[in-house]
Formats: sequence, C-alpha cells, structure tokens
Amino acid sequence: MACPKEECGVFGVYGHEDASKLTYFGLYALQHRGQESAGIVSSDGRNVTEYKAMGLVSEVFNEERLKTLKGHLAVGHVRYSTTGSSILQNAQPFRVCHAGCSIAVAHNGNLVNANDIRKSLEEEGSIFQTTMDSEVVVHLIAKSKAQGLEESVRHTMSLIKGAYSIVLATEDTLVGFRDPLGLRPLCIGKLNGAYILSSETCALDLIQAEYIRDVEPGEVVVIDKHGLRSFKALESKRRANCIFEFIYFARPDSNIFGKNVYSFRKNLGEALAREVSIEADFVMPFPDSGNYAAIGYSQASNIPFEFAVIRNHYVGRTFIQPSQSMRDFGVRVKLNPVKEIIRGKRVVIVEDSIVRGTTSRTRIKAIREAGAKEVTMLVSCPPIKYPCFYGIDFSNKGELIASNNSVEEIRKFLGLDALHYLSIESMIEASGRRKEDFCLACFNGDYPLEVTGYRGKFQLER
Ligand SMILES: O=P(O)(O)OC[C@H]1O[C@H](OP(=O)(O)OP(=O)(O)O)[C@H](O)[C@@H]1O
Ligand SMILES: NC(=O)CC[C@H](N)C(=O)O
Ligand code: SF4
Ligand SMILES: [Mg+2]
Repeated sequence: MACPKEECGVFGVYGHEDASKLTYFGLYALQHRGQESAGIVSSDGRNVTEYKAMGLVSEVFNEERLKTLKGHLAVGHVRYSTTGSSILQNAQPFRVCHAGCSIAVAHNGNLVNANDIRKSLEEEGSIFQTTMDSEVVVHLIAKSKAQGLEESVRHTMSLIKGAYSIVLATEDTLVGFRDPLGLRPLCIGKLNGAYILSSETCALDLIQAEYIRDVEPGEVVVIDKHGLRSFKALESKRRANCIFEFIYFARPDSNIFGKNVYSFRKNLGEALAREVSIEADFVMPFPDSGNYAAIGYSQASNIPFEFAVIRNHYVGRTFIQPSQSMRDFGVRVKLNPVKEIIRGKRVVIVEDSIVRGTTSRTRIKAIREAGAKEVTMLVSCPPIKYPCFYGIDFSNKGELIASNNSVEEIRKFLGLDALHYLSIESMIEASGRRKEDFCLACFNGDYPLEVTGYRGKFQLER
C-alpha cells in the first residue's frame, strides 16, 4: 500500500528569527518527498540545537519543540531511505561536532560510490555512526575543513559521485550544493532579507518567500552574515535532470528544473491523446498522482473527465491490517470506485506510472467489479525497465514489472482490455526540452553516471 517511490526533501533558512518555524512549514510542504523521519537543526550563530524522530513532520514537531530550536539559521530534512534502513539512527539532518565546529547535512539523492569512500575512510580510522550514504559527506568535509569551508565543499564534491542536492549548516553558515548533472532539484528563495534553500518551490510559496533561482548543477552557494556568494565547483558537459520528478514525485504546484510540474504532466496527457485515439465514455485518474495527465488527455481528446474513484485523504501510512477475509481492504481504504458513474461504461484510466503493477492490478479489479464495460489504461510515461541508483527506491530490477514482461503480458496481468504507454519521444517532446537534458535511465538503461560500486540499499549494513 505504501508508495515505493518517494524521496527526500531538504530545506534551509538563513537570517530569520523564526528559522526553525519556517523550516517546519517548509518541511510540511515537502512531506510528499519523504515520510519516514523528519528533523531540524538550528543555530543562533554559536549554540546549535537539533531534534529528529521517526514519523511525519506533524507528528515529530509541535510548538513547544520548535521553541527549543532557537536561532536565525536552520536546516531540515524529510527522509525516504535509499541507502540504509529506515531507523532513527539514520534520520537527517546528520550532525557531528568536529574540532569544536558543528556540521549538519541534509541530503536528497543517492551516492553511488559511498561504499568505496567509506571503506577507505574506515581504513584510516574513521568511525561511522549510520548506514547512510550521506554520512560520508560529513566525514569528507570534516577532513578537509582546515582549507576553509568553501574549499572543503569543493574537495568533497570532487570525490563523491551520484545524485545530491545538499543543504549543509555550520554554527553560522548555510551552504547549498548540487551534483554536476543536476539530478535532483534545489532552489533559492528570499523572505524579508532571509535566504531560503528548498527542494521544491511549493515550500517557498507556503512561507510566502520569493523564488530567486535554482542552485545550478555543480554550483555551491554559501550564505552567511555577508550575504550570498556562489561558485561553480564542478563543470559537466551534460545535464541529467530526473524526468521522474516531473512524472510523479514533485508536487504539481512546484516549478523544478525551470518548469511547472502541473503543466508538464498535462502536456504528457496531451501527448498521449496524440498517440492513441479511443472511443470511450469518460477519462479518469487514480487520484491524486494521475489527475494532471488525465485532465490533459481529456481536454485534448474531448472525452469527458470524471472522478470515478474517490480518495480518502485521511489514510496514514499505518493502519490495523485487515484479516484475510477482508479482501482488498488495503486498496479500498484509499480509493473507492463510484459504482453509479462506472456501471456499464467504457472507461479510460490515465495513470502517471506503473512500477510493480501490484496496486494497479487491484485498483483495476475494483473498477471492473464496479461494472465497467471496457477498461483501457494509458500510462503517461514509457515502461520502467531499469533500476534507479540516483535516489529513487526502485533499485531492484526484479521488482519492475516492465523489466520482465512485454506490454501485452502486463495488459493481461492487470486485467485490462487495452494498455498503452507513452513513448520516450513523445515524453521528451512534451517537455519542450532536449533529450540530453534529462536522465532517462529507468526507461532506456542509458545511465548518465557509472554505477559500478553501488551494491543496493543495505550495502553499508554489515
Ligand atoms: O507499483 P504499482 O503497483 O505499479 O503502483 C503504481 C502506482 O503507485 C503510485 O501511486 P500510489 O497510489 O501508490 O501513490 P500516490 O497517491 O502518490 O499516487 C503511482 O502513482 C501509481 O499510481
Ligand atoms: N531519498 C533520498 O534522497 C535519500 C537520501 C539518502 N540517500 C538517504 O538514504 O537518507
Ligand atoms: S533512473 Fe529514472 S528515477 Fe532515477 S534519476 Fe533517472 S529518471 Fe529519475
Ligand atoms: Mg498514484
């Protein structure tokens, strides 16, 4: 039932008396990116305070807790684990004190060479506290800190490989940096003179901060009492923005990589309408993730749109497991079909993505049981055939239904009358950008960055 495909959210504030409260709100807006644990580290320039716990932002923090997180500087994180188990020890921001200085790191992404770096650091005597890839960043920064913070970040970036949008805080400085391919988003905002760093712009909107620009791939921004300065630490000939951020992860009200997510998803739906024409009574999404492509498809095809399944917005991540006799309860508790709308109809479901196929199968079964005459599914991205090593938790090929089955086999498995996936070409065309700007590895196996050393989510647990 839990969605397998979130990732982390990072947020930072410099120069606001309510830095931790703003960070709390920022994390609230980024909650969709990770629901396992949440944490905030704050500082008044000298004294650093932190709090992290397992759970949602609203469960982890309250007014009283936030009052203890004093200062004008704060960094926050919501986690969905990609390397290392989902345990408190691995919650972020990850903070250490080294040579009298505090270093806290909030990381979104996944490092593909963390294993090798960790091994060589351990050989030199480093003692690791977590099983996360992100911890190596703190060690590398601490090791080279004598060169000054900026040089140590530059040096660290030259050693780590993979996807990273990182917000780092010392007692008195906030730093943001992004991998040279720009796999994950990170933007800069401003609020009454205070600087904000955030994974997505929806968090800036919530606190009424103004969007300034994205942190560029390979760029480092340093924010302290002198203001904001930046430098390019690494250059890359190509970009590799994760296209899946647009298809599924990011919030539709965010702009990432210079584009609005809602419009992009609508374009994908319109592209589907150019690829397939179907006779049907109505188009429906599985809310909420499928909504925007379904609207695009409906408008472009002139087939009416219906919300034929209703979502319960109060479904948490854990609920009392139903007994064997309560079949499909897990699926129905989240989405319930409206039989009166579906009965006897030819239905087109527009879905953002199919990963394992298991939730889709049960949902389609529920549509059939509600009396649909014909069920077609259109997917607003190509088949996901290859694992992701850059921060999305489908790193196991065996889990991906499209890596082992043809479209026809998937159609049968899902119990559909027809199934169509958007082509890579149409997906790129819908983006209005060049193919080379994106990472498409989970669709075409063309990995923008070598992944030889990566040995899975639990590679650092021994
Ligand atoms: O692995 P599969 O069985 O193919 O599942 C695919 C579904 O999972 C996600 O939705 P989900 O309802 O889990 O989360 P959402 O509410 O974020 O869309 C995704 O949007 C697809 O709808
Ligand atoms: N989803 C993410 O961005 C995860 C960040 C980091 N790799 C972790 O596992 O904590
Ligand atoms: S492999 Fe897919 S999910 Fe992973 S970064 Fe590339 S586009 Fe995104
Ligand atoms: Mg969905």
